[in-house]
Amino acid sequence: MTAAVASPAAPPLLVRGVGKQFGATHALRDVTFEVRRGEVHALLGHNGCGKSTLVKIISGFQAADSGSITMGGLDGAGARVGIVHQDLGLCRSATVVENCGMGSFQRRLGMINWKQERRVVAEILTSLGADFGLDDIVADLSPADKAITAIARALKASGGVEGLDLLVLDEATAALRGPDAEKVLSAARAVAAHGGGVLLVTHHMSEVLADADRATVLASGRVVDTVDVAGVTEDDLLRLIGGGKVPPKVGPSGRQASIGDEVLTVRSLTGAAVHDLDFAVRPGEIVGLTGAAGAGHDEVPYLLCGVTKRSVGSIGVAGEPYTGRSVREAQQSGLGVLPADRLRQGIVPRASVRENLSPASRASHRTGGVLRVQREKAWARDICADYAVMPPDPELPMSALSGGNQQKVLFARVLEHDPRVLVLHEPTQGVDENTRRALLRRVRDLVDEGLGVLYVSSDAEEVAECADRVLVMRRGALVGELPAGLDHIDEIYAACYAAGDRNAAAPTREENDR
Ligand SMILES: Nc1ncnc2c1ncn2[C@@H]1O[C@H](COP(=O)(O)OP(=O)(O)OP(=O)(O)O)[C@@H](O)[C@H]1O
Repeated sequence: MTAAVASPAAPPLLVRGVGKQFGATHALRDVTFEVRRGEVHALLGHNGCGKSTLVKIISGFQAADSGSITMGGLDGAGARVGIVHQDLGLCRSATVVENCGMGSFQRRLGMINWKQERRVVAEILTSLGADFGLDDIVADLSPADKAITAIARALKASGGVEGLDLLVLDEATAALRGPDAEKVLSAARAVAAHGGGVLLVTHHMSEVLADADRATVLASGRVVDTVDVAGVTEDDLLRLIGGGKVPPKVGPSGRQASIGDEVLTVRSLTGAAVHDLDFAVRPGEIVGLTGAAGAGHDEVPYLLCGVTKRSVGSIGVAGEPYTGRSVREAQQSGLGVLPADRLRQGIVPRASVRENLSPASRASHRTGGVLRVQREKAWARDICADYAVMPPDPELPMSALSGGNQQKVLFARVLEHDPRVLVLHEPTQGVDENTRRALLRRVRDLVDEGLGVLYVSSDAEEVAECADRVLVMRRGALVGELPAGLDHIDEIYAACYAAGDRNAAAPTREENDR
């Protein structure tokens, strides 16, 4: 029997009448659209509109209840499809060529034919415009180069540059902005230029406007429209996604925070990746903390809430000493933390949305030590409605919510417990643009009432957009404080990436000691 072969005349992806239901939730209803050869096609929509469900059906991880999907004219078996998810799935300690070969090594007499492997991977990397080497260790690559390695692996698995019918980038650029995202998307364009199709799942409208040819917008599981990107603006897309409503952007307040009464005071803070950090947050301001990958800013939230032990330094919360030894102490002191790693540190997937919302609030739902479940249920229903959590049923397990809706629950949990100071760590990951603006509006309103916020993110643009002042880290140290606002983004990038300091990574302990 000969294996089925994709037809160059058939579209890389044809989705016809696809439906999928989970219990009472219609994740997809009669979804129909196609990705053409040579195009980058964006798949857009609000959180919970069904994008991930569709990607899972394309990848064969889930089955559709109705309808059909063909790729290059084939219904799954034999289709040449590469899917790059947000977590990339790379082996960090292996080299680029080793990663690209995993699952598709060419063998001769039972041995991996490294000469052939190197030739094929080098050709693929050249076609993608990559400027890193076959023998580079993946852990040492920039985030953009890691994503390009994952694309190269998908091409390699389907037989080379010309081999892939469909490349799906499933929020693979979620953690990238600016030049990093551009680099990955230009690699994706190269795949389209070789005759494949690219399905780009993203919440970043700038990427769609710069790199997509057409876009299909889903809302509540249905296709709202498929549009030519050349004929639309960002607001047009956001209106389609949000059903007509586009919340305004939230920018820096432009006013001076009250001086003196610091809500967070950090002195000589030193951990594994940072050293001698001194900074303060005052009531009524959002302080941004950013840096390039590996600069050390990522460790700061963990040091502040006690997940990572600090070796030196002191922390004060609202003028009181704070040991930072445990998450419980952070909560009791009024230090609210929204963690970056939603799955490992943020949520309990099997617990209900209500239980995920409640840990710190249970005291207020007790009378004489007894939990008043009905009171807590009513409270959780109100919160779900207020934060537009979909589906708005607090008794569902957290795992039944889409990623962006889980993030709304985390926001609600931390904002609804009256923190005195808030540490937000990559807080808008995975949320759609309209929701992002609505959540940042809430934060800004609380800041206007006197909350102090430390906003930690590798996304320098987002930090510049919503903070009042920006602290930049490089190689484990604070290297500057800059004014906020997108007008200052070039200065902020320049501080993040000093000349000749490619990844601005934190120094080793030996370098620290020198
Ligand atoms: N395994 C599941 N069990 C129950 N409901 C589910 C399951 N998977 C998805 N859903 C529901 O299906 C709908 C679509 O979810 P999906 O994850 O596809 O959305 P999405 O568009 O990818 O959202 P996001 O942008 O937040 O990632 C949501 O209402 C979600 O709650």
